[in-house]
Amino acid sequence: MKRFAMNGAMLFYYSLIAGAIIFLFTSTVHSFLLHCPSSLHATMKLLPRQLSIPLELHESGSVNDDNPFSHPYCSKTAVGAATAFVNRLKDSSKPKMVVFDKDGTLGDCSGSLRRWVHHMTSKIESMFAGAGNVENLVHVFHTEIGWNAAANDVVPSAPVAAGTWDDIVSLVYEFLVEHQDLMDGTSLISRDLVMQWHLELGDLHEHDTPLLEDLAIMMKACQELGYTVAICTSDDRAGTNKAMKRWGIDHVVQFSICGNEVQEGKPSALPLRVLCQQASSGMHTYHPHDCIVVGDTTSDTGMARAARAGFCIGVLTGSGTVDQLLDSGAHLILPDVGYVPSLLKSFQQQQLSTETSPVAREISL
Ligand SMILES: O=C(O)COP(=O)(O)O
Repeated sequence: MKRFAMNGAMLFYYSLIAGAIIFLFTSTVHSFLLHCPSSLHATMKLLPRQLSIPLELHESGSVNDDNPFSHPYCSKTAVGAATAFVNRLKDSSKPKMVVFDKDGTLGDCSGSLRRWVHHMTSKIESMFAGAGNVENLVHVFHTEIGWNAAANDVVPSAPVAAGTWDDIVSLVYEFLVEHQDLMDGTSLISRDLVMQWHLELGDLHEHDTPLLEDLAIMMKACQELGYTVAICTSDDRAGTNKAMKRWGIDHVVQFSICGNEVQEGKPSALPLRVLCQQASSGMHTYHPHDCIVVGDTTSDTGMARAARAGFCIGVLTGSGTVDQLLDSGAHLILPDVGYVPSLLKSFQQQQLSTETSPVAREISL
C-alpha cells in the first residue's frame, strides 16, 4: 500500500485542479453532459493541464492509466451533486459534515488484513488436515473472503476489507459449515470458535499507520471551513478509539460510529443515518444530504448512495478501484484524503462567487 504525504507543491497543484473541477462542474461540463450519449461513457476524465477543455472521455474499464493519480475522475452524476451541495452551502444555518471511513482511507490496514488472513488460513488448514485436497479448500476459503493469495493482498473492495468483523466471522463460520463433511469427525465447529480465533489476534489494527503524514492538520482544515468531522467505520469501537488516539485525531474527530454499534453495516444507509442522529443537537439537525462521505471501498460509496449523501469522494489509498468506486456511488475520485480540504475550499469559493455574482448564479443553477 502506497503512503501519501501532502507537500506544498502538491497542495498548490491540486488546488488548481479542484478549482477547475468546480468551474467545469458549473459551466461547460454541465452542458457537455447534457449532450453526451450516456450509454457510451461510464466515467469521465478531466485533464487538469487543459482547463479550457477539451474533456477526454473514457469508457468504464479503460481508466487505469500508468499514473491514476495524475487526473481526478468523476461520475456522470457529479455535476448535479456538486451543484446541489454548493447551493445548499448558501444557507449558513445548514450544518455540514465530512464523514471519513477509517481503514484504507485514514489508515493503512493492508498489513493487519494480511496478518488476519494468514492466521485464519492456518486455522482452516489445521481443521482440514485430514482432508484430501487442503490446498483447494484454502483456495475456496480465500475466494469467499476476497483474498488473492498469489498477490498476498486483498481483492478490491472484498468482504474482508469492507465488512464488519461480525460479518467476516460469520463468513468463516459458514465456510466451515459448508465443508464440514471433509473434516476430521472429532472437530467441533461453532461460531464462537471462529470468534475465538479472531480474538486471539488482539488489537488487529495496532500497527496500522496513518495514510497522511498529519491527519489532524487535514481534519482541522476541514473544520476551519465550517465542516464537522466524523468517522464511519466497520471496525469495532475499541480498535477505532485506539487508532484515533495513536494517530493523534481523537481530540479532532467530533463524532464516530463503528460496525459493532449498528444493526446493519455499510453499505447499508444505516450507519450514516445513525451518525447524523448522533451529531444532531438542539442547534443543528444533520441529514445525509449535509454530508460528504469519503471512503476507499464500495461499502463506503454504497452507503453514501443508499443514504443519499450530499457528495461522495472515493480515495485510492485502500482496496477499491476507480471503476468500482464510481460505479457504486462515488462522485469524484481523489488520490488520498490530503486533497479533501482543497476540494471543500473550492466548494466554498464557488458558493461565495454564486452569492456575489448574478452571472455565476445563473450558470450554477
Ligand atoms: O475494519 C474493518 O472491518 C473495515 O473498516 P472501515 O470501514 O474503516 O474500512
